[in-house]
Amino acid sequence: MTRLVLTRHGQSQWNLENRFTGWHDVDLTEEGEAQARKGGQLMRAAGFEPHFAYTSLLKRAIRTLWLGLEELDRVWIPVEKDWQLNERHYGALTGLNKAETAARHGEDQVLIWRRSYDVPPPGVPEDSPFHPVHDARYSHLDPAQLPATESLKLTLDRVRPYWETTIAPRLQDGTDVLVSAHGNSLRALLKLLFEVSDEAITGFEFPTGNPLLIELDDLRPTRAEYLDHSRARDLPPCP
Ligand SMILES: O=C(O)[C@@H](CO)OP(=O)(O)O
Repeated sequence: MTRLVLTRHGQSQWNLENRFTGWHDVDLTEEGEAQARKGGQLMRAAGFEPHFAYTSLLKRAIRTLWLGLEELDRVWIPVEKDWQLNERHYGALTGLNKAETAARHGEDQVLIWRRSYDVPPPGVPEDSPFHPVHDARYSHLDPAQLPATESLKLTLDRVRPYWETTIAPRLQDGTDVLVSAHGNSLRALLKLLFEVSDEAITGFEFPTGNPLLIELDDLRPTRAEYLDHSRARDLPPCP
């Protein structure tokens, strides 16, 4: 049996302000830092001892990982950061307030942009500061790879190869792994691991800073549990 923890970053400043965030590199709030530390304490209480960690290139996930590893007293483990674990890119909605956008475009349209499986929001123009082509952290990538917007499906299209080539082989070696990422990149991993349908997957929400501990038998989930029971959400059945 190997153990995998998926943790969404703690509350961010734009979670608090109810703004579409995506690839914007916003930091944790004090509440988000407290959630991340508590997540680390809960992992420790569960006896989780990861030997490898993965995160995105965004500081809310990176700092959530650091705070969790501090509580686990395992800041020494190797950490790999990759853009493929980033939040889904929110395109032209990035930075807008979610309630104001619903008032302007209608609740139904905003629900489609937020929770449809394969309808991306309008793209961000290339001259916008929110286009990743202007961001040094992506300068090693072919600009053609950089999204101007993403649906959950497009997010899964870049999460899947990272899972298959990088994270899954580590678990198959018997290594316990911690992944600190984002609502939609983790939804993509949940879909892959639990074989959730396109229709059902958008109904699952990761609470901020609440580690999801998954026990695996040869990559097949046999048990899953949010460690902060008071903020747990529904999970798909084990396949
Ligand atoms: O704004 C975002 O980037 C995400 C996660 O906070 O929002 P949503 O809940 O719409 O997927």
